[in-house]
Amino acid sequence: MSTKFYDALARAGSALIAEIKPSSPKVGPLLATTSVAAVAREYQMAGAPCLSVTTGAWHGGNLAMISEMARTGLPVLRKDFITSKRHLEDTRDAGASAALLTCTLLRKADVIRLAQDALAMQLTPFVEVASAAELDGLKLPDGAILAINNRDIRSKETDDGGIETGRALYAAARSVHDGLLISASGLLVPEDVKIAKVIGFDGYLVGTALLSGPHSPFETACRFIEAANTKIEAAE
Ligand SMILES: O=P(O)(O)OC[C@@H](O)[C@@H](O)c1c[nH]c2ccccc12
Repeated sequence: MSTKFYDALARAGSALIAEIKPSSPKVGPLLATTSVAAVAREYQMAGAPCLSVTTGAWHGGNLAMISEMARTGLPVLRKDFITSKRHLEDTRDAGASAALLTCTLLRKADVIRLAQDALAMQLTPFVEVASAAELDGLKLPDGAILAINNRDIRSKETDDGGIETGRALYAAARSVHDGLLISASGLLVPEDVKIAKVIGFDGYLVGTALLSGPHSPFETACRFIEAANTKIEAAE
């Protein structure tokens, strides 16, 4: 099953999903001196093939941000606690190309049913797991993206991030899923993306780190994309 978000990511040499998160529970407001539309354009100029946005209230987000970002022409992932077909319809109507389904929140049977519903609406299901138990027996439909979340969303992003969950669950994730496999969340520096690439991930989702720190979102995204493009033969 072919969908816009999946295809853009599969085609990209530098598979960075650049996220806008208006506010981080750990760092605080992240868009104080800029706007959603301006940051989306910066990510696009840096060469990101896909965008993501957290639309939940605890990230200071809202649904209207999706269409502001979709105006770039890039496919947009909606990150929120989506638990029903109605939420998927709202996601599609807001202009998104992909929808987050969080295994930490949903039963496996519901994840699979919602992933199929999403595909029927031309939305890419972006299914996130954070533990071996969530992966066990998870058989996603063709066209779904599987992401390993490096953060525990139950601790509301107050952890320090890192790539350890991705490293620990990589082999198990590959054994249950034939499609794209993404390392999501907690990637703090371009070096983390290089490590994720060496582990074998097909793509990387970065939010907070692109919007915090000393450089513009454009410059920071360029650095992460350069890391995503690094040839890794020598490291293997
Ligand atoms: O800012 P980070 O560490 O790069 O992480 C982004 C993102 O994955 C995170 O915000 C997230 C992961 N799962 C979610 C579920 C809902 C909302 C947001 C999320």
